[in-house]
Amino acid sequence: MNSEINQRFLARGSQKDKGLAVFTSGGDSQGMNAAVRACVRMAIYLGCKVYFIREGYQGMVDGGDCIQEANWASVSSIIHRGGTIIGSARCQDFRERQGRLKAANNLIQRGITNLVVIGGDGSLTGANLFRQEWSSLLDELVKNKTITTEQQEKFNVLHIVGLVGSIDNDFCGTDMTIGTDTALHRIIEAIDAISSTAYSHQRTFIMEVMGRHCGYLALVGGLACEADFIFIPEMPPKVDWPDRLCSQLAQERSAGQRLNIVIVAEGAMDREGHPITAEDVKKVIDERLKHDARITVLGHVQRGGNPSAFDRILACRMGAEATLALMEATKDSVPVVISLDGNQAVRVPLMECVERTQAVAKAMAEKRWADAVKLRGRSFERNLETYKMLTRLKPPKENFDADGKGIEGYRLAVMHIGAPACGMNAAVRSFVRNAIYRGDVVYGINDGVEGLIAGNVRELGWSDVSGWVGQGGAYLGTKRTLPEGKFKEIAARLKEFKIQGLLIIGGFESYHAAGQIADQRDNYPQFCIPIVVIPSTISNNVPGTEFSLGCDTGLNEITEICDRIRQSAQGTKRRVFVIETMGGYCGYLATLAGLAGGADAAYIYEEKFSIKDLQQDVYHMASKMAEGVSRGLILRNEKASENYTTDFIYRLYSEEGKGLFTCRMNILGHMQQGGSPTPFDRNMGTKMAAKCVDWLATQIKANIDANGVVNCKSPDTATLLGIVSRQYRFSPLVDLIAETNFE
Ligand SMILES: Nc1ncnc2c1ncn2[C@@H]1O[C@H](COP(=O)(O)OP(=O)(O)OP(=O)(O)O)[C@@H](O)[C@H]1O
Ligand SMILES: O=P(O)(O)OC[C@H]1O[C@](O)(CO)[C@@H](O)[C@@H]1O
Ligand SMILES: [Mg+2]
Repeated sequence: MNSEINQRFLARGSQKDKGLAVFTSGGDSQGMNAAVRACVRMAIYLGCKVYFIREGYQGMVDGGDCIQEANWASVSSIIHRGGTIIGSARCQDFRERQGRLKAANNLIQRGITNLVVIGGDGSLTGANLFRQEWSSLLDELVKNKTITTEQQEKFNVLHIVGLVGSIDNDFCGTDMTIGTDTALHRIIEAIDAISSTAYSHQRTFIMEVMGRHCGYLALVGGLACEADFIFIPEMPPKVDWPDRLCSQLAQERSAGQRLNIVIVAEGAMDREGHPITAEDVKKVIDERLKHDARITVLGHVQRGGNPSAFDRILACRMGAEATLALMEATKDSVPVVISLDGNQAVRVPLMECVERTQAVAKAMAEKRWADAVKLRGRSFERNLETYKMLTRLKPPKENFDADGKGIEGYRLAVMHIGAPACGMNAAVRSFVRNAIYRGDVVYGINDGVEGLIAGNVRELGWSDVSGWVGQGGAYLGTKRTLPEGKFKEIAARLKEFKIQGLLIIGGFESYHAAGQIADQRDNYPQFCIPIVVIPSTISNNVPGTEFSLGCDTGLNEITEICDRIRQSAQGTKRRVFVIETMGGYCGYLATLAGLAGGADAAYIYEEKFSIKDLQQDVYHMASKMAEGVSRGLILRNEKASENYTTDFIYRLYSEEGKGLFTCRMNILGHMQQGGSPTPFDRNMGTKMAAKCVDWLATQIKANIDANGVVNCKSPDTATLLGIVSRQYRFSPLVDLIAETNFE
């Protein structure tokens, strides 16, 4: 679906004659508040009159106080809150024409002809129907003299734009719905916590997760928590599932695993369409394996709590885009939903998405399982394949000869260079398992370049990497030392272990190191192997990628700390916090954390600022305080400016704010690097490493001679795997290095 709709520039205050309302409908989801805030503020910026409709369609039907005008301050301090402050509901009245007639009248009386609906597929279908019926509803209202013909003429077109708010991620046409990432956070927090008690007692836990008709949460939760078995509605297990389940769990126990995790999606079923419940699974395990099995139903916990940084940012971008789309709509434009395609917010026709979503349900009802998976989208399909591969107990026989040696069987190595970042362990686990699956031998190099020179290298087996996905830091060990001046020793070790392909996972130093090694290929034949870098640093400052592994975790850490810092000022009169983030010369963390935390300003190196800008921001802050805002948040990247330091900014705000607000400063430091990897980082690490195994094998195959000597010389055999313009891309290091300022 690539039906992007062209956008045009809209000036501040240019939409003065327009009325816009926003409402939330269906099951709530975390991030809805951030979306409401963004819609409202963008609309105010453009000059519209903005309304909240409380309690979803019910509020629209009931009118009265349920439809209230909103202002800048009415959406202040809500971005971090779960649920929806304007209420949500399921409404029977709106399903009837009489209800919709009342709703239309309520909107017309307030001059509202632009609606942002934030909800699931049902809410969006209802909105589309309402739009189609609009002119006949107006005819009827004129006929029964509820509205005048002038009103009918003036408000003759209803524009709607949808935002998908649902934790299930069950809506086709968008990669992620608002709330899904947060629900995954809740799921992995719960499973990580359960795993420690399960380990102590050698128990099997059956976790039921939400998703009435969609297995996304179970699937991605399973990937992120190394679940041993999952049940999802799109791909029901074969009739012999009890045998398969028990043999999988039994084999894992006999290989030394002390616990098992099984995830059952709420909507799981067998191939006949009969539900498979957590109880059914427990019964099978109790009877056949005599494990000490327990059930945990996560329930509405998954829909609760503060939204993740991802959901806040997603909702902010989508909310602002929704208002813009409404302002640009003409009487002929089709209603759209704002979707996420890769890393971009795009507009796609609403009904196309609804129809595709309904097609998945139809495919499942008709037992066309493969179609159902395909219709869910490429990312769902890929997640499912990765999941299956990573949870196989043994690599497939066809990849090995009679002696158990891999038929293609290359010798690969993995190491880290630079600071640790969350997601590194997930990447190593996936690399090891994907390679072993193919029949390759994998070496883990401990402690970076120094470890390699010291010969601190060991072969990694399938179970050596069990339990790594959820762990922060870097189990292999990492150091910042670069290879320069040590090429001879490095080449000797690569020769000793006969390494044919190398993966380096780390930040800027990894990229720099890989470039240095590739640059010495003419001098050291051992360096003529394919080399690939997975960028992994919270700073997100590596060229060739829009995201680095670990920066989502870093961003969430900062966002949560900002929430707590701001909360500390509750009850304190007017206070401004100045917070310093990490990021080197890259303003990613400060800017995105600023967006997710609803900050008033973010100072970064890339955007030069002067004392005049700082002064203006202080005055702006003072005027916001005078209008009723009580807390301010200022973020500053650690290297934003040599002289306008965090301390300087803190003192400036303190001095200029005297009598108006108090000021406090916090330097966040290393807590930003740590913690438990987020679902995003766990999955990104897993997927990127799987791609690197494929890439290395392809390069080796293309450059290997009959004696097994690999001779890679061309620039495209030393690369960095990044995410660029919505896609994974291997970029030659030389191209990136040519544009990098190493100072
Ligand atoms: N076909 C329809 N016609 C009119 N209104 C509808 C229709 N479908 C849904 N609605 C309205 O939207 C409301 C919410 O729909 P529904 O209960 O299906 O939730 P949803 O938006 O799909 O969210 P979720 O499934 O994520 O909870 C309904 O209560 C009803 O008021
Ligand atoms: O809150 P309710 O009405 O019980 O709905 C629960 C359902 O809502 C969802 O969270 C979202 O559709 C489903 O995963 C779940 O089955
Ligand atoms: Mg729904």
